[in-house]
Amino acid sequence: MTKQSELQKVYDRALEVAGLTRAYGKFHVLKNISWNVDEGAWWGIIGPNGSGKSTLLHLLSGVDQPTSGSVHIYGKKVGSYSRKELSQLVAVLQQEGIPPVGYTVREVIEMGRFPHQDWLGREKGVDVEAITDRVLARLSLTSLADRTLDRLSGGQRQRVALAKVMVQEPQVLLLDEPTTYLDLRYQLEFMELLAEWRQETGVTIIAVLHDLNLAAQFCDNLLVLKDGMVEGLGTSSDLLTEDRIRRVYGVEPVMLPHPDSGVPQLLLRRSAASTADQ
Ligand SMILES: Nc1ncnc2c1ncn2[C@@H]1O[C@H](COP(=O)(O)OP(=O)(O)OP(=O)(O)O)[C@@H](O)[C@H]1O
Repeated sequence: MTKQSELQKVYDRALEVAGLTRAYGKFHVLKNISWNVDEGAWWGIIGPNGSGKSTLLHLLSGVDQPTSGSVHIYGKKVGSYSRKELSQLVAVLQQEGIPPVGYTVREVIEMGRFPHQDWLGREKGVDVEAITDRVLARLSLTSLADRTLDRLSGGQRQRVALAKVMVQEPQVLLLDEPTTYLDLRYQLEFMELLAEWRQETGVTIIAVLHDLNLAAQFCDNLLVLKDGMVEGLGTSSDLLTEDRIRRVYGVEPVMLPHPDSGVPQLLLRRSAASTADQ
């Protein structure tokens, strides 16, 4: 990180999740999740619709509280951080990034510094304009700096959301299906930008991803959720097997090694009935 915190020097575990359960009434959405995330790692959370991925992310970010079990971030229970402390440490990027509000790109990106500022919007020794200019240039947003968000495409808005998070300089970044609304080129570009940023800063990334091929190419490790339980923890090569995909997603896959890296990539077989029709 550009700014190494005292916490980081003591803990090389960014997150520790122990016996985490979340129930709504009698319905247990997450059941006894235990999982550790080393500092600087990039984890993907994968699993079918309704398996509990977003719920898990909400518990990690502290916006929701567990029914039992705990989440520690850098050795301290997530609920015991103040809001400000937590937002200095953890950033969250949602599926739709930022809604198309009437603020300009520059204004929105500068808001990324709020967690570090006092109530008058001041921050000692930090030139917010210069940081923002750097990030604007880095994400090819300079020419759009004075445009309001309601006049950007979805892909551009997602880049602004990433820029805001970069300016925030968190130590942990949580992403919930960040590439859902992006076309192929922007999906890849978004993931590459994250990869570069992690390389430079050592930020820990936890991303809910539906695209298993992207997950296999970018994440060091995967957590597979099924029916609110951990179905597997490990590398894509260990976890993305035909048998597991069939069991977890109920589809008939073909797994092939990526020709560049060898990581597993997925093709789907149509059901026997539909191919027989042709
Ligand atoms: N506030 C709530 N009250 C009751 N049930 C809820 C609530 N929030 C989520 N659930 C249920 O918890 C389960 C897990 O939801 P969650 O959104 O975490 O799944 P997900 O894996 O992120 O799904 P998706 O891939 O569709 O986004 C679902 O069955 C959902 O209906």
